[in-house]
Amino acid sequence: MQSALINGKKLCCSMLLKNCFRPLSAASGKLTNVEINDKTGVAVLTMNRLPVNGLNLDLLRDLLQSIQEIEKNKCRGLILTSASNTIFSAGLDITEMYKPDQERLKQFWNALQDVWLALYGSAVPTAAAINGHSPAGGCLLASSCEYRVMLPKYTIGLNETQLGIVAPKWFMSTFRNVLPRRIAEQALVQGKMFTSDEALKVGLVDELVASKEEALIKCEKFFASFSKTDPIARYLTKKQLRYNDMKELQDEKVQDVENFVSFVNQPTVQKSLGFYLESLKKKAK
Ligand SMILES: CCCCCCCCCC/C=C/CC(=O)SCCNC(=O)CCNC(=O)[C@H](O)C(C)(C)COP(=O)(O)OP(=O)(O)OC[C@H]1O[C@@H](n2cnc3c(N)ncnc32)[C@H](O)[C@@H]1OP(=O)(O)O
Repeated sequence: MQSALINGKKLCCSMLLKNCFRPLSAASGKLTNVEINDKTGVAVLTMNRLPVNGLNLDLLRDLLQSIQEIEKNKCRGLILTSASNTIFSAGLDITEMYKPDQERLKQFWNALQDVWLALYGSAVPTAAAINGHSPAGGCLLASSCEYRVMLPKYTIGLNETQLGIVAPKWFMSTFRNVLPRRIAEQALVQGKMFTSDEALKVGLVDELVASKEEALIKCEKFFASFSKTDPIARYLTKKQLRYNDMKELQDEKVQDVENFVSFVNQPTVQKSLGFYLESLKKKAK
């Protein structure tokens, strides 16, 4: 019965996908794609830097432009997802941090700050359809949304300490906004990657579903739950709740870039990043 119901909705969704989605051309950069469902007003923002949606400067700039366009168009919701079948996002593109060009390194971190501020503070309701692995920066993006739906058998978490990296304060605040403090602290210090089941159990994600289509439907349902809520009151409430986290970064943006640049340039950190990149490449062979 339940699967018949789900199938009914699936059919509905693929019909919607075919008939109602139009691209938001101004927001569709090379590395992201935005489609708006004309019936519901919900925008699907898809990261499309394959194979792993590594967050490099270009993808971050496209993401920011897309989020801003979705806001300008007063969409009813923003669903963040991936064009890959197995990876939501591999997090920050480590090649941006390894033997970096110093000016680009600053722009890179600045772009990440801006994407986080735009997504975490978005006036439009946000949800992530996590259709693949979501380590580190990928987890940051998903956790910045208000609702998360994940597919089974993937992993998600802030694994920075496992890489010898200290996650910045605003990564940690984002996590703490989602998880109970003690669980957040334990996971952050361990650099824990949660399986989909574990993530559901601790509340890092809100629902597990079998397919991306179902994930999109669940995200739409989340937005529909605001149908009787005043949108301005809704946004002001969210803004108040997230205000301190955002203000902290806004006040320290320049210092935060400096901290990042100085951390990344340390010889020991460069060495670790080099080894890590090598290990990823070896694994791929
Ligand atoms: C108090 C001081 C405060 C100072 C503040 C400083 C703070 C610094 C903070 C910096 C924060 C960093 C957060 C991050 O996001 S770091 C990135 C973390 N990401 C990861 O650890 C993920 C690594 N990747 C994987 O685990 C796997 O690749 C995957 C995502 C599970 C996918 O696995 P799959 O088997 O499908 O794919 P492959 O592993 O074969 O990868 C395919 C190719 O992609 C390359 N790759 C993968 N991930 C990255 C990456 N993050 N960056 C760059 N490149 C990546 C991989 O090497 C393969 O490349 P190839 O085809 O050329 O071999």
